[in-house]
Amino acid sequence: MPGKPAARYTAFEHAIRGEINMENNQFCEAILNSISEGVMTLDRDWRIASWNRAAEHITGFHREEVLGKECMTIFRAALCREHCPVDKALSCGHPYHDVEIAIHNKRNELIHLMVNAAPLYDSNGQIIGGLETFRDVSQNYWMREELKAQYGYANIVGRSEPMKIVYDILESLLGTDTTVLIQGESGTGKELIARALHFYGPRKDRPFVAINCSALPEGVLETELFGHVKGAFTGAIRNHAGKFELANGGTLFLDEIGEISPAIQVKLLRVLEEREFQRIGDNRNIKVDVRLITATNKDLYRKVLDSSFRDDLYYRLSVFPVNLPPLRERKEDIRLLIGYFIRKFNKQMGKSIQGIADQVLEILEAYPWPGNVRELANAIEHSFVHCKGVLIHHSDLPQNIASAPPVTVSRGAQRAQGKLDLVERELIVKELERAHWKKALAARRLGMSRATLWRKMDKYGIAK
Ligand SMILES: Nc1ncnc2c1ncn2[C@@H]1O[C@H](COP(=O)(O)OP(=O)(O)OP(=O)(O)O)[C@@H](O)[C@H]1O
Repeated sequence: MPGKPAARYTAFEHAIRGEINMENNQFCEAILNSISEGVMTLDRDWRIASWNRAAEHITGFHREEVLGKECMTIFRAALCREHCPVDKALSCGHPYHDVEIAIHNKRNELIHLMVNAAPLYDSNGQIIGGLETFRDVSQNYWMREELKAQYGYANIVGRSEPMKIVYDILESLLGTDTTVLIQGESGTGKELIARALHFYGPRKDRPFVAINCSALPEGVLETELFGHVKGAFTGAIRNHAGKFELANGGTLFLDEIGEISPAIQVKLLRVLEEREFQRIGDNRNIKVDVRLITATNKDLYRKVLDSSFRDDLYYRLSVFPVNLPPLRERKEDIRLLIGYFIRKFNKQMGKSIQGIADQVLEILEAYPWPGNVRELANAIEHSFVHCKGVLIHHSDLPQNIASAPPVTVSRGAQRAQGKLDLVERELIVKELERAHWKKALAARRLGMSRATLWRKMDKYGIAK
């Protein structure tokens, strides 16, 4: 075990060595018992030498029950044997910070602790034990779990081929800090994906801040994003932190990014390039560390082509594009989504609806869903309100859906499809050229898997 320069004895060292009795040392005891963190010291045999009041409160174990006992028998944590934080601190010779562990309290309930550990040295630099401080973070833990349950991958419903491509892309993005552009029609789940990327990413414990760029007039949006100082304009009666500041350390999700004005595009580009900005009315730079996820239901590249969106900003934002398929292109997911929403609304409304009549499923599968998953969720919610039995029937559906003619592909639609194919071919060729015919890179930029790119190149007869 590495030695350390001789140092004066700490109260803990004295306590561990039995040179002072912690109970009689009122000074030490008062400090230890006044703090809200649990504090425990261990001797070299991993026996508990001291245990403060917060430790009693957090674990439910009274000090008399634990003093002299091996800490493992008290904590009963899964990682006690192989990943003990004190052991790690002792082996590396310096403090070990912020390890989250799950232990059992006296009532045998699992609780989550954030632990710091440090070695304790005597005046000769020899390790004489360890110190562990801990606080109960169970509430944060369960909140995070709840958020995951609400937004996690488990709740992105869909098993169709187009969704499998989306999952492939998400998988490769997990744990990264990349700037992502999510493209898809309204209601396809862009915000759901953005939240999943955040809550499964390295910033999961930091804020996720979302703002819809099309919902606010330019001036208000600018203030909302960058904040302002008092007196910056009439009505600016106090300093105001913008979303960039609020999201510092976390993720900022900008929905409908295609709607931002040229002036805000310039400001955004600057934050992306220099990681700093100024509040409106101020000339001081504020540094921020924010992951940007943007979304659009417009064809942003087309906006670049018609010069309404800066190309330099587009390339910065679309480092990693994710394209969400409209619901009409993944009809096999409709049944799954209906089941998901029925379970969700049963829980929310305290009902016990079992499903939908077969005829209703046919109607829902034939409907074109211009509002995508959001429209489907609303339709099921509407049906819940009207449904008096255990099955949703035709009469329970919203009128516009119940009476919608099934979609058939008209000549006009076929012609439109032909035009769309041409546009898609042109886009693919452009990206392939931009990527110097590196297909993996081009596929990534296009937001599709390599297999899909191969298939499309084959379909459109594209070759180098
Ligand atoms: N694959 C999915 N699985 C489960 N729920 C989904 C899915 N996609 C979307 N939803 C639900 O549909 C609703 C709309 O999703 P979301 O707000 O993420 O869409 P959006 O594409 O961001 O819409 P907009 O462009 O209008 O902002 C939400 O309630 C969301 O939970």
